[in-house]
Amino acid sequence: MISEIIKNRRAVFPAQYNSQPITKEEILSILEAANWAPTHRRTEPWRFKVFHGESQATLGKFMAEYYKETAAKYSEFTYNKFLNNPVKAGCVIAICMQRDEKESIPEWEEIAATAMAVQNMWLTAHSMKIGAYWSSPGVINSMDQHIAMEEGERCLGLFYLGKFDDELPEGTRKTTIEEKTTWL
Ligand SMILES: Cc1cc2nc3c(=O)[nH]c(=O)nc-3n(C[C@H](O)[C@H](O)[C@H](O)COP(=O)(O)O)c2cc1C
Repeated sequence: MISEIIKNRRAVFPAQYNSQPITKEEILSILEAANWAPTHRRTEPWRFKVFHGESQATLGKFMAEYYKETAAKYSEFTYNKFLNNPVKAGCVIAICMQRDEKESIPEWEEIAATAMAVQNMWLTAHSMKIGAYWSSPGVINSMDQHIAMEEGERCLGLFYLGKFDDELPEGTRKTTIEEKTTWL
C-alpha cells in the first residue's frame, strides 16, 4: 500500500550505507519516477546531475575544500564528513531546478514541483530497499564552481542513495496532522 511506503520511508544517511553498489538501471528507475511529478504549465523544471563512480570522490574533495575555505569555525571532523560521505554512497544526485526562459510561473512553484519529483524518487528508492536522504549544505549554492550549470539553473540539494543492512527506525513527528489542520 502506498500509505505504508509513505510512512515507512526514512532519511537514511551515509553512515548507514553498506558498500553494495547501486546499478545504473536502479538509478534510472528512480529518476524515471521523478519525471512523473506534477508541474504547473508543464515546465518540468527538475534537473539531475548524477555522481556515480569516480565523480563521487571528486565531489567529496570539492565540498571538503569549499568547507575549509569558507567555514567560520573549521573542524576536521566536518571536513572528513564532506570528503567521505559521497564515497560511502552508492551514488549522489544533485537536485537542480531550471527556470523557464519566460519565468512564466513563480519560482516557488518550480521549487515545489522539483521537491515533488524528489519525493517520487525517495519513495521509489525506499520501495527498492535503497536508502536515501536530501542534504542541503551551503555548498549547493556554489555547485557551479564544480559542475556545469545552465543559465537559470539552481542546485537545491544533494540526494544521497545507498543500500543498507539495518532495520530502519520507526518515524517520529513532533505533532499530529490534526494539530496542523484547520477544518472550516
Ligand atoms: C528540503 C530538505 C532538505 C533537507 N536537508 C537535510 C540536511 O541538510 N541534513 C539532514 O541531515 N537532513 C536533511 N533533510 C532530511 C531530514 O532531516 C529528514 O527528512 C527528517 O529528519 C525527517 O526524517 P524522515 O525523513 O526519516 O521521516 C532534508 C529534507 C528536506 C525535505
